[in-house]
Amino acid sequence: MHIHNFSLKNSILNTFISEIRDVNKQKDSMRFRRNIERIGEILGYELSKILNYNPSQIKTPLGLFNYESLENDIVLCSILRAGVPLHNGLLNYFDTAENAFISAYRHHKNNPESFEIIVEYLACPNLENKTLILADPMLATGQSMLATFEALKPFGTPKNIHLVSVIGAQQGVDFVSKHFDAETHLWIASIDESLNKNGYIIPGLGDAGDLAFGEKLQQ
Ligand SMILES: O=P(O)(O)OC[C@H]1O[C@H](OP(=O)(O)OP(=O)(O)O)[C@H](O)[C@@H]1O
Ligand SMILES: O=c1cc[nH]c(=O)[nH]1
Ligand SMILES: [Mg+2]
Repeated sequence: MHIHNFSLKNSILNTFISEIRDVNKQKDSMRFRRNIERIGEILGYELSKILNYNPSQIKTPLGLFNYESLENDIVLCSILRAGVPLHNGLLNYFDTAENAFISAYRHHKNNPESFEIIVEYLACPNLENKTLILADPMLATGQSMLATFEALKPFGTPKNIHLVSVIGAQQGVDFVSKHFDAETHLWIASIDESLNKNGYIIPGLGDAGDLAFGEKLQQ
């Protein structure tokens, strides 16, 4: 897997990451969502540098201009709920992308230390020969990313796969590296040391879905 970890270089991206981690600043849910969206915009811009482009020509009022235009083959897929603001950020730049949504959530039965991934909702276009961008802000164990990819298989075989995440645990990064094709790219804003016994990233930021959209009752 090609891993692009942007926290290794100083940039404004790290300011947005620090704000979503900050126990006080993250309480402003509008700012939290907007920061995740801004991170999606930046990661989208970075990954756009290695996408496919074709020679094109446009007419200006005064002449012709030759340029390379982005191939129109992108499918953005995000994992509900926390993936929504990241999806919006990517979609802000990939204007004509097709879109897929999947609900893959960690269901804790009676024990907070164990969970299974439940996939209940899936809406997806044809993926055959497309560029698939799979987005989820938190890459903890990596199981949601893999469960999503498995659920998407009946929709066709993408020609390229890009995983986009905001904060990952090293364990989750190792897990997706092992289970996805070696040519897959991972675009990630920060990689943290560990997971706690409940599968939360340490130091991480807490529960991204709750911070973006409010606490949910456990079913
Ligand atoms: O790498 P994993 O161990 O699979 O964990 C990461 C998943 O956990 C979070 O979703 P959550 O189940 O909290 O759902 P939510 O978005 O509705 O809060 C997060 O958005 C990822 O989808
Ligand atoms: O740390 C974590 C792990 C999974 N999901 C989150 O929202 N946060
Ligand atoms: Mg959550």
